Amino acid sequence: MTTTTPHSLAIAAKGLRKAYGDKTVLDGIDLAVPAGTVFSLLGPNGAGKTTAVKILSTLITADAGELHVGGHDLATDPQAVRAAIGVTGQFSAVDGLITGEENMLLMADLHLLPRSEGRRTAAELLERFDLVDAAQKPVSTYSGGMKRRLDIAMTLVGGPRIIFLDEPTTGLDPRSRHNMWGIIRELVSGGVTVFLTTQYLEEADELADRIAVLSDGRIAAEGSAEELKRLVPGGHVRLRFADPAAYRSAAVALREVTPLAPGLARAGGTPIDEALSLQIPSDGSQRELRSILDWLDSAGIEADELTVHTPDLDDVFFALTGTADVPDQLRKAVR
Ligand SMILES: Nc1ncnc2c1ncn2[C@@H]1O[C@H](COP(=O)(O)OP(=O)(O)OP(=O)(O)O)[C@@H](O)[C@H]1O
Repeated sequence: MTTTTPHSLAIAAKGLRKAYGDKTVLDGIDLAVPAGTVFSLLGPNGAGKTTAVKILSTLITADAGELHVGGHDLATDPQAVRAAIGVTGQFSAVDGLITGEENMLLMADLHLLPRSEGRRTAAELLERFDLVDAAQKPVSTYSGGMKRRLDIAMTLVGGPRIIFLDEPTTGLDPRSRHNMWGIIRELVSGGVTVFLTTQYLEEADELADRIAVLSDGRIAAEGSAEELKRLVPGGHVRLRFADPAAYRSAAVALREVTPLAPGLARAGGTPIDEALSLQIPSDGSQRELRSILDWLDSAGIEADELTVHTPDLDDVFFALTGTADVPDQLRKAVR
């Protein structure tokens, strides 16, 4: 295992705190984002996601916390942080009155790129984001998806290694959303670190290496999508049989299951007659699957189809940000 220090992480926060008046928005949260990964902050409306992005991207200051971005201390070296990052917020920096290309060139000027380099960078990015045909048109004529693409293209003009994307696909249709995911994946494969906030759990599931769920100013749970899904009940293995007789004998065997198969004995099984299917509660872990398979072998059961169902991130989100009961030790287990 490698040791990570605030300097070897792309983003590191310890005890990040922010209050507006007597409302505590971030109550001392810790974040650790390794370089070249996608980290997603999830949370319901008003949870403090945008506040976290604004603090980490130097737009507003924290009340407390040790914060490092790109190895630079936010408190003492915000200029260096600004030079290392790109931010696309919910309120786009795109100017609708001028063309896409003019927006890009304006950005190149802001980054003090020499004129020829600015033109080359703008042309490359317009091409990469499939905006060449629209480059000479005023941005006010662009679709929502085109504006988002331009917004990200503008963010990349300065070649940032760390990008904050605050709800980058809100309001986009499914195709544009998938295109945006492709763009984000491409950035990460080039070594860029992405800090992503989203309300779309599917988006975090698709993109993020690690996900933190923000609730009541604290990180309610953090882990990979798979780890988070294991926090909530609902996972199961489903066995489907083509032959009713095989199904019936498996159902009987399941009811008579012995302590030799502890996973099964603990969980029990539920026959679902209509579909000739049996459902065995399981967290989907390798250990439990092995115990289920061992038991099937020893009981001489051969299903025609075996599928593993894990809860989706929606289940996790509702469990962690609502009233559903998630044991504390499980929360800690994935931290
Ligand atoms: N400048 C401000 N002054 C006072 N309160 C603020 C300010 N900015 C944000 N807040 C409050 O802080 C809380 C967190 O807001 P924030 O925008 O960070 O949430 P969010 O998780 O990004 O929400 P959403 O998903 O709706 O974008 C909200 O209750 C909001 O009203």
